[in-house]
Amino acid sequence: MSWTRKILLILGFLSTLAVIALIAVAVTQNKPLPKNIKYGIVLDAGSSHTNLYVYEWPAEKENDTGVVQQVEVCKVEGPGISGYSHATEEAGPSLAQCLRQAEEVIPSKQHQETPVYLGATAGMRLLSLENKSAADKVLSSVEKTLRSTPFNFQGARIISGQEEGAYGWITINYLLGNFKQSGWSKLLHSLRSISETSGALDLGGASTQITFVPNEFSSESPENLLYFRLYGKDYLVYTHSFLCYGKDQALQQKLARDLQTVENSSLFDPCFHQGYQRTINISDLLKNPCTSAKEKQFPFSQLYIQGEGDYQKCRRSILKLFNKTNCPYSSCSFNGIYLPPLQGDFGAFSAFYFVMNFLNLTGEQSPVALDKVASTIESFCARPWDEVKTAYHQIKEKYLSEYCFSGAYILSLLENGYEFTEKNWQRIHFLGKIGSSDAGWTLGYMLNLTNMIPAEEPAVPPLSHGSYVGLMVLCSLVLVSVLLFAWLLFHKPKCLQKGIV
Ligand SMILES: O=P(O)(O)OP(=O)(O)OP(=O)(O)OC[C@H]1O[C@@H](n2cnc3c(O)ncnc32)[C@H](O)[C@@H]1O
Ligand SMILES: [Ca+2]
Repeated sequence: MSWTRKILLILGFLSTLAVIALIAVAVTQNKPLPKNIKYGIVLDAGSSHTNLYVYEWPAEKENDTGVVQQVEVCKVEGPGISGYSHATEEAGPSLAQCLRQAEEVIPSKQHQETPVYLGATAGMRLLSLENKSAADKVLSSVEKTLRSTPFNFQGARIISGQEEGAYGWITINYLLGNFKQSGWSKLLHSLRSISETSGALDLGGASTQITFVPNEFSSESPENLLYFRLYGKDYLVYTHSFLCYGKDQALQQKLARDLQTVENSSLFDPCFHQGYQRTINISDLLKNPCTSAKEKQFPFSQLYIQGEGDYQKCRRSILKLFNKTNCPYSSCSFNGIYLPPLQGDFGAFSAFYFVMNFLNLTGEQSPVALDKVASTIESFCARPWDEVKTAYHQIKEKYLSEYCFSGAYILSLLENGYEFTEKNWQRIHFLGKIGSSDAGWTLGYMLNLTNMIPAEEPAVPPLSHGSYVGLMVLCSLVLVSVLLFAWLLFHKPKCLQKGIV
């Protein structure tokens, strides 16, 4: 064997050893660290009910986008906390069962470090306008209960309509991954210029929010503008919350208006199905701040409502809730509230989703045109109550009886209130969940309060663990092939020599 051959053989052997060592190092030394899971709890004390959410995320990825996930939701039995105004000390204990459920989901050694927040929305805003001391007592009661849990209590407060809108917008854009793209997806997104955010439409029982990034900046109504710097990008966001325009309060407003026109205690209501009847207490109807401006003196104490099932008439009566006459800005939604031109896609959640989902109008399979949406709601409203009740006997009567009104109200709010048209209707996406997390303000609230969304883009390793191992294996394979080729070239095995000759 010549010296060159011997040297080549030794070199080949050493290179093979190096390749094996490289792969071994790539696989063993660069393993991702074992997962350290953190948890957080947020209670959404809405006007109609309270929901408890448990979120989890890997501790070492805290500042990435889209890593926090909802792992549990618990619906608190009974009314929302604002419904305890006459028994304020019972508000806190009503949450106990869901808090126990959270104790089971979260490993006990992590209870102490798990933050728990409670945010109350429009129901408590209204109660605090109507009876401030009752609202304070309700909040003290829930605070007492939350402090008695093993979790780390971080506060129970009424959040503003602006916060509700903004945190809903943060939640959906965080979950959709619109804030921060890394690596390949960043390149793809910039090529397709789709780094835009999605607007957020939330419809609760007592208030509704619209939030989006307008096309151009206008300082007409500064109270509707919020500034955020997230992951190194600036966002100027428009938001408005309409108190009393959640779907329950909108119905109360409509009934209080209709009451002004009745001659006796009977009211024919086009927004309920034919054959449906409901009796309401007039003093209850008129005592809340959304209806209290109305005339209060009536010679009867109860109102007997009878459904008519007439969609067109229902739309006309809902239209009266939106005052479009007076706008002190370049453009308005209603009631003299500034609204810049609508821009981009919108995620519509909570009751927007519940109602459209019931009516099979979320367009998950194929987008539903606006006129088709209207005709579907029209035919649903026209169905007699007996038939509807039999067809959907598994659905709570309170919800079922109001899908006709709610469908008509949603279209009025979007079409007449915000002026969505046939053209941009398709840009509204009705969504209940994104991945495993519910769309709503709670996740954005927790991300903000735990400082999980940094203002500047955090430094990230250029390659993920998977790509790193992949590249190492690829390089090693190339090296092996080159060596094999070189060996074949120099060694010239007999079989090849024959073939060549
Ligand atoms: O935001 P606020 O105004 O405080 O109210 P909320 O938080 O309690 O409001 P939700 O989004 O939970 O619910 C909105 C409305 O939808 C109703 N709702 C909830 N689940 C529903 C379902 O499955 N079908 C129909 N309606 C539903 C609920 O009673 C409310 O009237
Ligand atoms: Ca809500």
